[in-house]
Amino acid sequence: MDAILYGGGGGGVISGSILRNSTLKSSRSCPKARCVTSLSSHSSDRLQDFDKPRFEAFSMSSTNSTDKRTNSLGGSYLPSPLQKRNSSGQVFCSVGVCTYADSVMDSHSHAKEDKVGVLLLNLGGPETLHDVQPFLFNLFADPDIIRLPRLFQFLQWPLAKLISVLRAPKSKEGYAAIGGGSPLRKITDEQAHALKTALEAKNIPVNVYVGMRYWYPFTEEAIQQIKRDKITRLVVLPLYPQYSISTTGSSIRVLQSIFREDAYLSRLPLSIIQSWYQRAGYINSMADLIEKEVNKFANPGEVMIFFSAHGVPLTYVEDAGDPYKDQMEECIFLIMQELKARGICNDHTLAYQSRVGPVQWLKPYTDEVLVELGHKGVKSLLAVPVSFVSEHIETLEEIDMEYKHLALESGIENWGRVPALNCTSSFIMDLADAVVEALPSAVAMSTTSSITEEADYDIVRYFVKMLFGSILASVLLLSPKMILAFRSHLL
Ligand SMILES: C=CC1=C(C)c2cc3[nH]c(cc4nc(cc5[nH]c(cc1n2)c(C)c5CCC(=O)O)C(CCC(=O)O)=C4C)c(C)c3C=C
Ligand SMILES: [Fe+2]
Repeated sequence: MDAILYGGGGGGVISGSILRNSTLKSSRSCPKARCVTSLSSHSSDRLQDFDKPRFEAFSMSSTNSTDKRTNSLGGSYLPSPLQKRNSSGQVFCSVGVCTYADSVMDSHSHAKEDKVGVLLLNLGGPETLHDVQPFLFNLFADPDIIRLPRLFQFLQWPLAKLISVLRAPKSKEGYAAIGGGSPLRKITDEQAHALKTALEAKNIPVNVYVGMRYWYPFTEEAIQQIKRDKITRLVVLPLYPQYSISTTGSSIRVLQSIFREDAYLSRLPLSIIQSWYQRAGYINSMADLIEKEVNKFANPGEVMIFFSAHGVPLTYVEDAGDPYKDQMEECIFLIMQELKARGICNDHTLAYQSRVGPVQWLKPYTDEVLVELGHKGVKSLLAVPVSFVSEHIETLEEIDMEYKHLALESGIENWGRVPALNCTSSFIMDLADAVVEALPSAVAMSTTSSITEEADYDIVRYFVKMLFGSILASVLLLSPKMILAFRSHLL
């Protein structure tokens, strides 16, 4: 049973099938920059608090035989020297603006009155302790978070229910320790407001929307508002600097599923900024924050700069071709290069935090490295959260409380932590520049297959899933052995 969770363990019983169903297929490079696009699966997911089943049926493929690559959404890209290959030979590249092939797109570039929208995508977080379990349900019901082989996908919701119920007490403790809820919505709203102001200062009037993946305001709600506002051009900006299947990939999958089922949205010109960790503005903003915090130590030169990134299960990177680890390492390299250029030549290291469940995650693990460094005699350490641009439970509770305590216990004497970028003005200015750069390449995604046929097929699948899911949920929830097995890994 353990192996089913989070994409399967070393045995790979589950992960092979998972990968066949939902694999990072290819990436596209666009004139301005580079990007990763994306994966998708024949799966459905459900938002417990957005009481509407959603149906998704994408298949994206790539043809590597010519210079111009395509996917089934009609996306195209030209190979770039900056692309990389993973161990399975899949191509991906670092960053950029994703667009779709001219052949199946309607360009609205001649529209008389452009009404520009920017959609910020983020994870979302529970606002009260009461929200924690349903929030966790939505997270674990995401097939990009718990990746089941097609045969077992009917288990997604019962498993999500079970895991969310078992995980909730531990999560609630964490949220209680940071004031009873996640600050993500508030900070993301502030970032949206600051971005709007920055774009208006550049003479680009925009509406900025916030769409969360697992909590309010859900991406679906934001998109409905975009429709009501009759936006004519949209830039999609996930607030994750580095691309992961589990974050940007998941959010874009939802977006695509909504867009392709809607006549207006499928004709709306859009640009998706898939990752932006190597933008000079972002790198400089991170370097500014680090430089400021390093200089607060009594002996700045001896501070170990400790980058701590949110982890992902190892199978995402090794089997599914998630570029997250590569992008993270490149990002850290660029930040350190910038710091060196400023004469800050401190030692640094990267580790991964926040693992959940019994499978292997990206290593080294933050907690283990902290203990090792303490034992090796490191006395001053500056923690730098690097996978997220707002304060959240992992910075405020895990780093500031748990890891700090562990570090001090292990012999580290001087502890510091770099704040998240939040609304740092140089960072917001850079996001505004990214939006401006993305605008000209906005083109519409149009559907190529019959929506009605797919919807009929999906409704049948939905009811079959519900039936089997309910039977299995009852069996699982009534099995004390199963509950014990989960408990030991989640608590
Ligand atoms: C780049 C950022 C993130 C990646 C990659 C990511 C992957 C990932 N996360 C989980 C499980 C959980 N994540 C939780 C909270 C959470 N995750 C991120 C970011 C990334 N997750 C953020 C910013 C937050 C916090 C939101 C907030 O409320 O402040 C949680 C809930 C908290 C907890 O119980 O620890 C879980 C669970 C998985 C399984 C995963 C990759 C597969
Ligand atoms: Fe997470």
